[in-house]
Amino acid sequence: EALLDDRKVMTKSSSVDLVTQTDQKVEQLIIQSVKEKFPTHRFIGEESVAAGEPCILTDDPTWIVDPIDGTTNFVHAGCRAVTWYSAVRSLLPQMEFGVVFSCLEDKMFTARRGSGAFCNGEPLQVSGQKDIQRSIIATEFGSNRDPEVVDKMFSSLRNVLCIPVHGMRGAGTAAINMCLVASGCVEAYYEIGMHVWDLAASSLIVSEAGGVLMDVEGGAADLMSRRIVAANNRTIAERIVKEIHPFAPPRDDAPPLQQ
Ligand SMILES: O=P([O-])([O-])O[C@@H]1[C@@H](O)[C@H](O)[C@@H](O)[C@H](O)[C@@H]1O
Ligand SMILES: [Mg+2]
Ligand SMILES: [Mg+2]
Repeated sequence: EALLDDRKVMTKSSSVDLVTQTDQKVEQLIIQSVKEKFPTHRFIGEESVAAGEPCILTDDPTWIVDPIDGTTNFVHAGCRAVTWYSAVRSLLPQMEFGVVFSCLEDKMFTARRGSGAFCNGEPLQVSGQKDIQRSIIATEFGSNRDPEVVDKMFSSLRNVLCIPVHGMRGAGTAAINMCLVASGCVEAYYEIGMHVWDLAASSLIVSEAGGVLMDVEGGAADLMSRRIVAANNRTIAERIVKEIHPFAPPRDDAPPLQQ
């Protein structure tokens, strides 16, 4: 219904960072329904953070919610994903489960720590490809149009493409790009600039499907750092790291700037 109806587009951090009433309604729907069952649990929701709520993980069980991942697709009539997940603290081994729903394809991606990753109940496995020259790599350009940042993104894109790889792709949603890695459809996905709610659910789905997560400079992945390489294996991830022009956007858990 919303795909046909909701065309009132608002903006957040920039004129290309879009939000609709459906983003806000879906986030409230998820938070309210979880709260009814688990009144003491905490939430980090994309639209709640945009409205001034803190983006901090504590020791309490926390649900990280991206109500629509791929709002730009949605606004242009192709909603790709609704993603949400539960974590206990920020470290990957402490994530409990992740759920990504690709509504137009009717695909429900799920993972529970230590129990594997699934799409509509079928087990997922990353690609077995070890040769990056026989790989497809996914990435996105996010919503930062600062020419210096765009130059860095283009330099990384050029370097990765010229390895050479078979191709580059972008689904318009970080969550689905990561699920494509988990499904073995692409070998890797990298991006700088997305947020913890874009990655949370799908990072567990990737690791439970046998993939690896890494920072763009090669260290451990940090979901609050707004940088990620998700790959089918370490060889491919480390090769991509060599080609990325790194930069560091403000962290998701950085204290708000003083007025
Ligand atoms: O805003 P939204 O549609 O939930 O999420 C978007 C992502 O999934 C997209 O792939 C990424 O490039 C953007 O930076 C943004 O975070
Ligand atoms: Mg998102
Ligand atoms: Mg969103």
